[in-house]
Amino acid sequence: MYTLKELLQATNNFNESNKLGEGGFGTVYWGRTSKGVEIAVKRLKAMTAKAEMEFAIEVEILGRVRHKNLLSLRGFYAGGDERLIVYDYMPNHSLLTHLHPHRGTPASQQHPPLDWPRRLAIALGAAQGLA
Ligand SMILES: Nc1ncnc2c1ncn2[C@@H]1O[C@H](COP(=O)(O)OP(=O)(O)OP(=O)(O)O)[C@@H](O)[C@H]1O
Repeated sequence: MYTLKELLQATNNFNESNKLGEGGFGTVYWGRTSKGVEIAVKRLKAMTAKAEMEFAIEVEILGRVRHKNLLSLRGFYAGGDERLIVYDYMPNHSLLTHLHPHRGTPASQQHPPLDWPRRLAIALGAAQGLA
């Protein structure tokens, strides 16, 4: 569990330069806790009923699952209009950037395309995590 103050400090007040990406219902920021742990913090964009539901589902399901092939949830914060989810920081960019290295990917995030045996291993690994 994290306090809002801790997460604001870790992400430098959700600084634009800490932004890792944007998903359907939240913006994800890189941060470092006072203990030196690198984290990714998803901040919900708007407090709609749908976003609140997505938040509850993500916290409930990811909070219960522990598997080496799945992203771990480290904690969350819910207070006022603020909803935050804290994950381990994954340093190697999204899978999408490895599957389609040249499609709309910034030069800083370009990777050599993954070969087919490795794509298959990733798909099987993800399926094992979800099963
Ligand atoms: N734990 C993490 N470590 C590093 N980067 C992350 C992490 N989580 C998310 N990101 C970055 O933030 C982006 C948005 O993540 P998010 O989970 O919000 O969206 P999504 O899963 O792509 O979309 P949706 O929310 O619509 O399912 C990702 O594509 C990735 O680049």
